[in-house]
Amino acid sequence: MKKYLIETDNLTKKFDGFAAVNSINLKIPQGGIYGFLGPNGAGKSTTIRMLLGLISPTEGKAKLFDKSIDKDRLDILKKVGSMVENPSYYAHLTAYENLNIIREILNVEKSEIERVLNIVGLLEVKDKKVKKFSMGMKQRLGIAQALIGNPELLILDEPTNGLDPAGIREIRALIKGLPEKLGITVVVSSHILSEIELMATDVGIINKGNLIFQGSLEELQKRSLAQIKIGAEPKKEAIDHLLKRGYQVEERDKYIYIKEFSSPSILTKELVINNFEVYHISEDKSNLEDIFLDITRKENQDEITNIN
Ligand SMILES: Nc1ncnc2c1ncn2[C@@H]1O[C@H](COP(=O)(O)OP(=O)(O)OP(=O)(O)O)[C@@H](O)[C@H]1O
Repeated sequence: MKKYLIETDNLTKKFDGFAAVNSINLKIPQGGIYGFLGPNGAGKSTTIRMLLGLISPTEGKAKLFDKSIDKDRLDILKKVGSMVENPSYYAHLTAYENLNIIREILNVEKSEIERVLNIVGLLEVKDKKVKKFSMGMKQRLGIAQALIGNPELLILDEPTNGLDPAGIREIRALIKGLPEKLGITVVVSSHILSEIELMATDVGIINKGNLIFQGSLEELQKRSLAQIKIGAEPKKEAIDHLLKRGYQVEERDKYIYIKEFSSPSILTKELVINNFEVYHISEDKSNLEDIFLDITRKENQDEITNIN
């Protein structure tokens, strides 16, 4: 059976009756990168705060390392490093000095500082004052802070927020290498699908407090809305025919699109035996961005349907 490092059971957080996180059941496997994806305000930070025991759930439970965060918080947190929103540091101190403060609090070996500086690629600038750091370097310092003490689990809340594209790429590459390099599990939140797509092994999508997808990145990609693109003549009659047959048909340019999982060969046969000339048929997969938009849109529509 798959081992989960984090499991939640109907985890819920309400603020004045409003469910910012609504009964979610996270299952975060050990050893990979779990991308926690959702638009702004979806409930990512609130969930992460509950996982870290920074706020208590209104209902439900969170277990990390098979222990309950409300009962064994200190035991759990010894094995967790985190960066929630922007990293905090003293700008007038060097990277080394900043890390030393955390090292002293955690009471770990001095060698730990160079180890983490090396992982995040800041060893050469360890004696530079943080106020002279770029945004990307500050984020890397934040990750170094979270890695002090050699945690088994790293939780990063929107680590690429506010970075330029080059900075985003650097942080992404850094995070991507961590499970293999250190044998740790990483949970990383983001509102940008392409970012998660490029580094995560598993994905949870949250929208308006609801977990609307959870599974491997592969499973998410498989959900791509396969469309069949057809070129058939006479087009208008072909559309009418397909509509009568119950297909969802969309007409774009000179082609007909069918947005559902059906096999191209069945469709071709359907048209050919009814005397249509089929001059083009192909499968047209939408990218993950479309899927993300589709999933979140569907969720919103369901909500509207429920209200009505
Ligand atoms: N302390 C609070 N009191 C009241 N409402 C809150 C509080 N914290 C969060 N919320 C609300 O809960 C919802 C979820 O917020 P949360 O910060 O978890 O979202 P998020 O997915 O992390 O988004 P972002 O990336 O914008 O931070 C939002 O509507 C937010 O306004």
